[in-house]
Amino acid sequence: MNALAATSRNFKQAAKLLGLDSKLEKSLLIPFREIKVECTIPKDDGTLASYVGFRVQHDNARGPMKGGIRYHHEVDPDEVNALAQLMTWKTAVANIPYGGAKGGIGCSPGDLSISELERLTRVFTQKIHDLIGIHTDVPAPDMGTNAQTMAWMLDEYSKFHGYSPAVVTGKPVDLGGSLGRDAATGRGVLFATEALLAEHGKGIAGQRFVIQGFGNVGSWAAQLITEAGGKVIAISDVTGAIKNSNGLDIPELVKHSAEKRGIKGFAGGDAVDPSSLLIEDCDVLVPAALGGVINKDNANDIKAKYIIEAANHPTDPEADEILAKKGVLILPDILANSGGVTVSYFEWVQNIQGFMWDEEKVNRELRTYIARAFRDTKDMCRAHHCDLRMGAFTLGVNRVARATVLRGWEA
Ligand SMILES: NC(=O)C1=CN([C@@H]2O[C@H](COP(=O)(O)OP(=O)(O)OC[C@H]3O[C@@H](n4cnc5c(N)ncnc54)[C@H](O)[C@@H]3O)[C@@H](O)[C@H]2O)C=CC1
Ligand SMILES: O=C(O)CCC(=O)C(=O)O
Repeated sequence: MNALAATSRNFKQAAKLLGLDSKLEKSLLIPFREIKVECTIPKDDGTLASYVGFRVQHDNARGPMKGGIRYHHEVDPDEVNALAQLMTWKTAVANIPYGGAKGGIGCSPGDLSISELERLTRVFTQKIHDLIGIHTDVPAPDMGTNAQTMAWMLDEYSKFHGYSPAVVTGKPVDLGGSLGRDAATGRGVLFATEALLAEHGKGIAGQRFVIQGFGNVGSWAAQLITEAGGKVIAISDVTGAIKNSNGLDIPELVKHSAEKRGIKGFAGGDAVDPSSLLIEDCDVLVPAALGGVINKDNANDIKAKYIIEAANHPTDPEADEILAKKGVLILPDILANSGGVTVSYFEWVQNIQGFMWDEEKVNRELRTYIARAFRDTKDMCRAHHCDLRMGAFTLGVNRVARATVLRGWEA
């Protein structure tokens, strides 16, 4: 199922549970603004290459719109739209004063040189600089982008508007980035997993984890889970998949992946078929790469008891239904991966205040925010007799609906 159809279906189900007025429901679903821009750059060999960039600003009822910028060959308007909508509900679940947005450029970042990536990022920023800003829309990294991408965006934006570090988050620490932001999404995944397992009388220690994706989110999640005593037994990335039933040596895998630009060829495990990774026998499955990977074709074969959605929209609604019947518990993306945007909020606050926090404070506050979001979600599950996804959706949608009604529509 297309990402937008799936996300909108979840939203509509939540709106129904909340008994939202149908006109309000419609207004919450329609994006505030959709931007599509042409980005042409000279390549290193002098030839021209054209790309299409998107920024969808979904909702700003609770504050400036917030969300990452993705560089991936499959970026398309519907997907960006869905991801922007998810950001609106995610920032509300985290209870941080933001709305939702997402951006992306349809490109293969691995095929571009550093200078080509810099030119592409600068052209994209030139095209959207009037529509983003500290109090309007604050981008951050997502798949295929990183702190360096944010540094180029900040620099390009500042040419038009003066030096403005708070216009992007996930920046390098040298430019006002927050300590702890790089690891934040993975750390949030750890805290959220701990909260879920604790409800079932379990801890991270001794659980067997399988992780799809070994980029920013997957690699940090793997490191922190290992430090907490969990056993990561299989991992995949775009280059392949590896397995070691005794537990993979994650610090060694991090080194290997940095040197070889992927996990392929790692000597500390056996190569396995990447297409069977999600159905490996394990306790906890952590999709941390692409959307739509858990679907009606593989849901029946999944053996994990818990799925922690570190990626955005990894599970199709049809798979949700199949997994619910099997008794698999799913911690939804808008809660499980909210650690990234939560520490982005801390970064923005630090930039605006001109006062930097130490890493221990960032991590402590993050734990508090994730624990609160989990408790609030569980309260909604009890109130509406629903699963964790609908608990999180009703929580987020209700907060945005309340803000919208309070602000009113008078011209
Ligand atoms: N970076 C962040 O702070 C946040 C990211 N997310 C989500 O987490 C997911 C991962 O994002 P990042 O780690 O930032 O991206 P990244 O670009 O750092 O890493 C992506 C990883 O996915 C792997 N991958 C790509 N295609 C794959 C495939 N077909 N099979 C297996 N692995 C594949 C890549 O090899 C890489 O290891 C995305 O869904 C993103 O939207 C969610 C919240 C915040
Ligand atoms: O850190 C942020 O502002 C956004 C991160 C993001 O894109 C996400 O949570 O999906």
